[in-house]
Amino acid sequence: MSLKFPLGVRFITHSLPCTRFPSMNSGALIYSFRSVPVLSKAFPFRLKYIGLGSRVNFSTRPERSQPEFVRRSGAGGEIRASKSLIEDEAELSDWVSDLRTSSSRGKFTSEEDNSGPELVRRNVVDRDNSSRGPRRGREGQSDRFGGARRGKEGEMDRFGGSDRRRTTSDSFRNREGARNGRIQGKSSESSFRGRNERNVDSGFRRDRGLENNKGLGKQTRGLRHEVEDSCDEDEMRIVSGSIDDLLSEDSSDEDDENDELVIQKVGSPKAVRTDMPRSDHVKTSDSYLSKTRFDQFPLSPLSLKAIKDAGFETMTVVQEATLPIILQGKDVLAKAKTGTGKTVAFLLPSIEAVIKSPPPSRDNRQPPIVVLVVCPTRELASQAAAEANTLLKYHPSIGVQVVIGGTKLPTEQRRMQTNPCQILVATPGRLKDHIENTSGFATRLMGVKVLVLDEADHLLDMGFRRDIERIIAAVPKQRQTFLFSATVPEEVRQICHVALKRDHEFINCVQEGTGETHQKVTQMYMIASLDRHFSLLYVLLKEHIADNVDYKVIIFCTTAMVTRLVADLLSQLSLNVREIHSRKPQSYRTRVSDEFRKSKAIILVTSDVSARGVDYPDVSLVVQMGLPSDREQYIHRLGRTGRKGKEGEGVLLLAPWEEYFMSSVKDLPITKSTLPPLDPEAVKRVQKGLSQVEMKNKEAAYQAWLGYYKSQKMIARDTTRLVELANEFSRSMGLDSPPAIAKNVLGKMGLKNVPGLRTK
Ligand SMILES: Nc1ncnc2c1ncn2[C@@H]1O[C@H](COP(=O)(O)OP(=O)(O)OP(=O)(O)O)[C@@H](O)[C@H]1O
Repeated sequence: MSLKFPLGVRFITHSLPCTRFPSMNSGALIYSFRSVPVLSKAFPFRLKYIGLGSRVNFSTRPERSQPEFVRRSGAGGEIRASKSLIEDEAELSDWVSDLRTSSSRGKFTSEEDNSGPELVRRNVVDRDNSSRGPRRGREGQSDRFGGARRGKEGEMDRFGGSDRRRTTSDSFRNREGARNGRIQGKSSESSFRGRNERNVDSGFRRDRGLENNKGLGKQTRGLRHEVEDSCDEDEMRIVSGSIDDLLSEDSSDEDDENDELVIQKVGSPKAVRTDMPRSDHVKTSDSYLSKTRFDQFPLSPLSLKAIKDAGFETMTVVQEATLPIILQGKDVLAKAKTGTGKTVAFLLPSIEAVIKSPPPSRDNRQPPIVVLVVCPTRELASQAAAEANTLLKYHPSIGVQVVIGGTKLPTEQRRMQTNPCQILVATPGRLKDHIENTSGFATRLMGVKVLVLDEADHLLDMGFRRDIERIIAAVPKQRQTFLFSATVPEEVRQICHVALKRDHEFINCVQEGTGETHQKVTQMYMIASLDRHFSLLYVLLKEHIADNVDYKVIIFCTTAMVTRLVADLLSQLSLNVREIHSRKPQSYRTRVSDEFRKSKAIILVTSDVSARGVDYPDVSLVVQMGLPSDREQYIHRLGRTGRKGKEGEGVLLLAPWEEYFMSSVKDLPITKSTLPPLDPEAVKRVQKGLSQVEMKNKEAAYQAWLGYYKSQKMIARDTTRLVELANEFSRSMGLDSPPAIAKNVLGKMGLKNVPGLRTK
C-alpha cells in the first residue's frame, strides 16, 4: 500500500536536533513526498530481520535510507479499524447515563511499549555493521522476531551471561515447543508487513493538514457528558463497565484534606539562555538514550543544573526528537515507548515557556497559570508534578501544583490560593470542577501558554473527551499544545485536531511494525479455564519469587473489586502484597504507591489506575489477569516493566473465550506458553485461601466481573453465555452458587431475566 501524505515527507538525517537548526545542519535531506512510495517499494521490510543487539554506528552523513523518527504534521495515513470500545460507545453511553441518573454520586473507574527510534537505529546500524566485526551480545533478542530463527540460543542470549536472573518465562515459555515460537515469529513478521510502509523507509516523515476526518462522528458520539465526578480514572470504569464500581459510593473524596501536593524547591532563580546547539552528530548507543546532551539546546542553565542533579546525562530519544520542534514553537503529537522519558520531554520546554513569560507581580495572589498539564490518573498527575519539581530545583520562583480527585474541592481551592503556581498538573474531572466552581480560576487559565495532554490517546478517548473539550475551551487558542503517549491509535490521530493546530508535528519514535513494546521484555500469554486462574497465578508468582530475590511484580485485574479479591487471596497465601485501585482512599493510594516504588520483594495488585505512566523502577514481572480493555491498555500495562531500557517479563492470563483478544496484539512478540503443572498442594492452598476471603468481597468481585464483561462486546452479545461465564468465575472463587444481585442493578446492566442470575 503506498502512502498518501497531504504535503511533504521529510527524510532527515538521524540526528534530529542538528537538522532543526540551520547552524547545525549538516546536510539534512528533504525529499518530496513523492519519493515515499518508491522507497517503500524498494525497502518495504528492511528492518524486519535486523537485530537489536547490534552496535549502533551512525554515520554523520545524511543517509536517505536510515529511518529515524517518523514525524508528520497533521493527519493522514490509513485509519485502523476502530476498537470495540468505540463501537460500544453509544450503548455504553446510554447505559451509563441511566446509571448516573439513579446513582447520583456513582463512582466511575477505568483503569502500557517500547523501542522506536532505537529499534530503527539499531536496525540501520546492524545493516551497516553486519560485516564489521563482533556484534554486541543480545542477538537473542532479535531472534525473537525471527520466527524459525528463534530458539534456545536466542532465548539464552536474551538475558546473556550466567548471572542473569532466571525469568518466569524461562520456567514456562515454550512448553509447547519451538512450534509455537515459530508460529508466533511468523505471524509477527507477516503482520509487520503492510503495516510498516509508512515508517520503515522514511527517515523522518511529516505530513501536514488534517484532511481526513473520517470516523469523527463515530468518535464524538456518546461522549461522557454525564460525568461530573472528580475521580477521573474511575470515570473510565464506565468504559470498563464495572457496574459494582459504578454504583458504589466513593470514600476517597473525603480524605486527604491535608495532603501536601506542593513541592518545595531550592536555589536561586534567573534563567539564562544558552546559544542554539552546535552541530554534533554523535553516534548513538543502542539504548533508549540518545547521545545528545541537554546543554546542546537553548535551555535555562538552572534547568540544566537540575537535570545534572537528577543524574540525566544525555537525552532520551523522544526528548532529542521533540525538544527542537517544541522550542520552535510548534504543536507536537509525540509517540514513544513506555518508560522512555516523555514526561521530561514535555516538562523541560514547558518550563522554558514559564521562564519566558513575564513574572507575576508581587501583589498578584492569583498569577496566571502558564502551563497546564492534564493526566488521566491521580498517580500520574502527582508523579508528573514531582518530576516538574525535580527540574525546577533551581527555579524557586516557579510554582507547581496538583489538582486531582480524592481531595475536597475547598481544600484544593485554599491550597491554590496560598501557594500560587504557574504550572498546574491536573486530572480532567477535577480540573473541570475548578473551572466551574473556583472563583478566579477561569481567569488564571486565560494565561495558559502551554497545554499538555499526557497519555493523550486515553484523554481523547470517549471516557474523557467531554472534559477535555471543556478544558480546551477554557484555555486560550493562542497556545502551544503537546500530546504525548506510548500509543496513538489512528482514530485518535483523526481527532487530535481537537487540541492541536493544523500544522502540528507528529513525532513517532516507535517504529511501526517492530512493535510498540520493548524487545527486552519477554511477553507470554496463557490460556486456561477460569477455575485454574487463581492457582496458576499462585504458581507463577511462586516460581518468579523463587528465581528473583528482588522480585517486584504488578498484577493487573479487570476491575477494582476483582483487584481487591485477588489482593485478599494473595495475602491469605502469605505473599507480600499491596493493592491499589480507585476504591481506596487517595492517601492510601499515595502511600502504597510510594512504598511500592521504593521496595523490593513486593507484589502490587492493581486495577488500571496504575496502567499508564506510573514510573515504578525495576518491576520484574507484569501479570495481566483477564481481558485488557484494549490493545493500548495491554501495551501500557506491560510498559510498567522494562523501563529505561531494562529487562522485564509480561504474562497475560486469559480464559479460552478471551483468546480472541490475541488477534489485536498479533504484531507484538507475544508467545503462547503452555501451562505450568499445578501442584495439588498449591491448588489446595489456593482453595483454602479463597475460603478465607470475605464473602462480601467475593460478591462485589462477581458483580464487578459481570459488569466489566458486559461492556466487552464480543462476550456480552450473548447474555446467557455471559452469565454462564460469570457463574464460572463465581465457582472459581469457591462459591457454590453465584451471589444474588439487586434487581435494579441487573436492570441497569441490561441483564434482567437472564437465566442463571440470582436476584435479591
Ligand atoms: N534523559 C534521561 N536520562 C535518564 N533517565 C531519564 C531521562 N529522562 C527521563 N528519565 C527517567 O526515565 C524514567 C521514565 O520516564 P517517564 O516516566 O517520563 O517515561 P514515559 O515515557 O512517560 O513512560 P510511560 O509511557 O509509561 O508514561 C523516569 O524515571 C525519568 O526520571
